[in-house]
Amino acid sequence: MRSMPADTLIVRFELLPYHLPLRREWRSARGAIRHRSGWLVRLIDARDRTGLGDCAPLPEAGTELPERAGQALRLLARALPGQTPPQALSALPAGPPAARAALEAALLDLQAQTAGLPLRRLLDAGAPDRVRVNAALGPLDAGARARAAAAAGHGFTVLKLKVGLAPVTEELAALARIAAGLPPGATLRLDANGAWNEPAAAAFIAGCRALPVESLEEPLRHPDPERLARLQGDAGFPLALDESLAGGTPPVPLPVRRLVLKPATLGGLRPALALAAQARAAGCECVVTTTLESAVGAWAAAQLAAAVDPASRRAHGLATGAWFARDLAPAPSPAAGWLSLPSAPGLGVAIP
Ligand SMILES: O=C(O)CCC(=O)c1ccccc1C(=O)O
Ligand SMILES: [Mg+2]
Repeated sequence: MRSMPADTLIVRFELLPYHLPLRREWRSARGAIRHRSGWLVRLIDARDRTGLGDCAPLPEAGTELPERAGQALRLLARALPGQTPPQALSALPAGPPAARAALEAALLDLQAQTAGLPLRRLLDAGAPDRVRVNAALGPLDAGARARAAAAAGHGFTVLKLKVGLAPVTEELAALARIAAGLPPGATLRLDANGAWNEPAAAAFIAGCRALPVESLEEPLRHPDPERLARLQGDAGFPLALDESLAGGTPPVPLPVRRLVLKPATLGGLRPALALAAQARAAGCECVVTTTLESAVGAWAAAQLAAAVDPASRRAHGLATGAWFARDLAPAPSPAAGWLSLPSAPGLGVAIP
């Protein structure tokens, strides 16, 4: 039965701080992290339904600082009781991106539950029930070859590795050894997280010619559009913008063939979906991932991924649950490179 508006009023909110250790250090050209901290946002409506959102700021990935996120969460959440989710969503101010994304996700979770729809179908009526994902293999270190071979053996065809952590020639040699151990069809998604100047990036890209590279994220320390466009012209695979999309409007025309969309740096699922539509109109492809978030943030991004690319032509990120020593809820757990999404209304995740 359709709920009356009074049933859907938000009656209270909770901001629950959390601290989750990682199993192993997460290393990239922007530094290393050993844990993720943030707030679980819980909105409760008059029928006792719960909407969940995750706010885990990671400034080096393009979010606000934690102190700023905490302030914004408290301020923005205070305005929600007494409103319905659609009212609150249309009045949600800009605010810092990770805090805004968490509140928006919790509101969308409630709205989708009220509508009786999985969250992805609120975003796109044709969103499918599964998405392709990459294997998140961490840095190109001594163990990377074994991790890549194991992931390929488990059916992942896109293997993501962090590069830009050692000299270009060493990394190219390591990638060639990894590629030699992969089955046909397995590809490498590489992420330099802004490690290089233009000559180093050009040398790396030239050295990738004989390798099965699927894409390369954020090659440049100073990602100005002209340099990126030159590099993209010489690359036989998509270059991608990721953290350099945070906090601004994307360059027009887009200098690369791909965008990596993260709700926490773009201010939420709907801003990310709008950017995806804009990119698609310009002939640019999109993949969705997180800033290494708890299961709550990862499931929200997974719902977005289904809406962004209904045909699931490209693998998304999202499969980072195994990096966490513990989590707030069961994390997305892919099989053979595919992630099945919950059929339950809303976000589809509950906190035990
Ligand atoms: O996309 C994935 O598979 C893992 C997520 C990831 O790489 C990431 C995690 C935290 C911060 C930045 C990034 C990134 O893509 O640059
Ligand atoms: Mg990236």
